[in-house]
Amino acid sequence: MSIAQQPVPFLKGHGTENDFVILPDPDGRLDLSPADVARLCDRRAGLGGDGLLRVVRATGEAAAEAEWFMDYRNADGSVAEMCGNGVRVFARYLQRAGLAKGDDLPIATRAGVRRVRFEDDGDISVGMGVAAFPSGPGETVTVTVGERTWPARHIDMGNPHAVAFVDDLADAGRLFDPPAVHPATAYPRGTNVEFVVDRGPGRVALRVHERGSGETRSCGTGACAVMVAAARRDGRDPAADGRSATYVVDVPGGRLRITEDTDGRITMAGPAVIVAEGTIDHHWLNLA
Ligand SMILES: N[C@@H](CCC[C@H](N)C(=O)O)C(=O)O
Repeated sequence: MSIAQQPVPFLKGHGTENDFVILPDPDGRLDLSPADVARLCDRRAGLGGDGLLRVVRATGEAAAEAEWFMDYRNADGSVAEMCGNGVRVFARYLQRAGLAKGDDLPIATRAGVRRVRFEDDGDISVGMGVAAFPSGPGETVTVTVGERTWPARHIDMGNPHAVAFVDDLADAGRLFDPPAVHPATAYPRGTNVEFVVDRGPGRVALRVHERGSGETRSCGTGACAVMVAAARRDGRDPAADGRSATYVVDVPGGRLRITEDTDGRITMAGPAVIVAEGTIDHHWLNLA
């Protein structure tokens, strides 16, 4: 961390209980090392969070499309391309700070620009882009926890996912360690793993083990990957059959509504809440 001379402002927020430390840094003065991020996200010695959102002005090509860049980091300090719950919380912060102009807002991320919309019901929706199938549309990988192995779909939502349908969410066990994925070469930078059960037509529930954060209460990109995996399993492909598909995805921390349109574009809607605002003791920050 570059040396802070005075208390550093922060906020804390969550989207379906996927929780984040938010650091407003409009002029890009904070130089956060992975160790700094891990200390801030530590639930005992720091502020606590599944990840960190640094709010900084977009630069370079992205600045032509979006004023703000979501610098997302996982709780262990690693960098990730995209965070679906995080981008809604990021947007909520901008709205609350008076930095969001209008109801529709582009936000730059490492996976490209995502458009968020402030909905009348209080939720925030976000255009999540198109799902990719890096191992091929029909190909599966496998996910192993302990003695159990399941086939899984390899889906990329800007960040990597392995989606496994299971009989019971408890089958995934305690998920203290990252599930093993085979072939590991399919995921050179690691992966997020989702375990999914059916909850009725157009409705599924998940548990997730997030790369760099462990088991969390929700994952927005993961919920989108799950929606696509469920739709394909159910014989639905909106780009091919000309009808959009909507699924409700129950996560341990709430509910997300996800639609895949006939052009393959995915929109996710859900809550985003700011719960606290304060300052970080700069002496503590500078101890790193
Ligand atoms: N919780 C996020 C995903 C955060 C990044 C992920 N852990 C990764 O490393 O790809 C979401 O809501 O999408």
